[in-house]
Amino acid sequence: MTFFGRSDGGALSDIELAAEIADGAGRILQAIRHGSLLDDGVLGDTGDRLAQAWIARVLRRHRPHDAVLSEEAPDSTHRLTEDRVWVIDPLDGTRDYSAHRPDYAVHVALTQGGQPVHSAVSLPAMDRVFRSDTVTAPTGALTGNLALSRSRATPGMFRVAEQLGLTPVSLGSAGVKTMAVVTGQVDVYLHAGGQYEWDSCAPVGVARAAGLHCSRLDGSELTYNNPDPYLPDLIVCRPELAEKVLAALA
Ligand SMILES: Nc1ncnc2c1ncn2[C@@H]1O[C@H](COP(=O)(O)O)[C@@H](OP(=O)(O)O)[C@H]1O
Ligand SMILES: [Mg+2]
Repeated sequence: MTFFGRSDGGALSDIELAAEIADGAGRILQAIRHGSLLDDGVLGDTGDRLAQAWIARVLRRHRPHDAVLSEEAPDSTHRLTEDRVWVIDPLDGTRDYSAHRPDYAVHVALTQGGQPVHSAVSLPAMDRVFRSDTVTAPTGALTGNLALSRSRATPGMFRVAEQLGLTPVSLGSAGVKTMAVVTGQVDVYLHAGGQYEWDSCAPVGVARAAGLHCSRLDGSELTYNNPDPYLPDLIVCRPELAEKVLAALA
């Protein structure tokens, strides 16, 4: 297969492409928010559509034979018989993006066999791109903080935080919350009540590469490229806390 696109004439590897896409889409999203010319739903919708259009074109050019599952594109059963499937969220944290908040992300993962193998998450407002090939484990002391959805945390998740003696921190975007565990700003991210594969795939790919525990709330494995992409709950936490968190959720 021929890959195009690096200025030195070389082929982009899968992880380089994932990181370039996450970074590039993030720059587009930042530019769309330029000068507060757009707001609210119109801003979110514009961001979703333009980031999706650019990512789709880039993937078609650089990986024309790979399948794609994206929040913002029509789904097809074609991906179910493919091994290489990109799982994309062009704009995670749309509500927060629309409110001109910094907590939004772009998720780009290449899955094989239903698991993310190369993943990149950009946090455009923070000018950061996390990659599964370069991410490192959090090293600092535990903070006592637990990240929850800013707008959709369930009462049960607040109860679990209290039971664990952790302070809830409300943030937008699954990618932002997962990267907060990666950077050691919080110890745990919990989500219940609804999410889709694109919300967690690339963040989990990066978090696993950083040595973090990632699973469903019942401790079972997260799998991707399923016929129904609904994947409603998630734990990402420091590995030393996994047993305690799972026990609190049992
Ligand atoms: N109950 C629910 N049902 C479906 N999707 C949900 C959900 N709660 C959160 N999500 C999705 O998970 C992502 C992170 O949410 P949150 O910021 O609340 O943590 C958002 O993705 P999008 O912004 O890509 O739609 C949001 O739509
Ligand atoms: Mg999302």
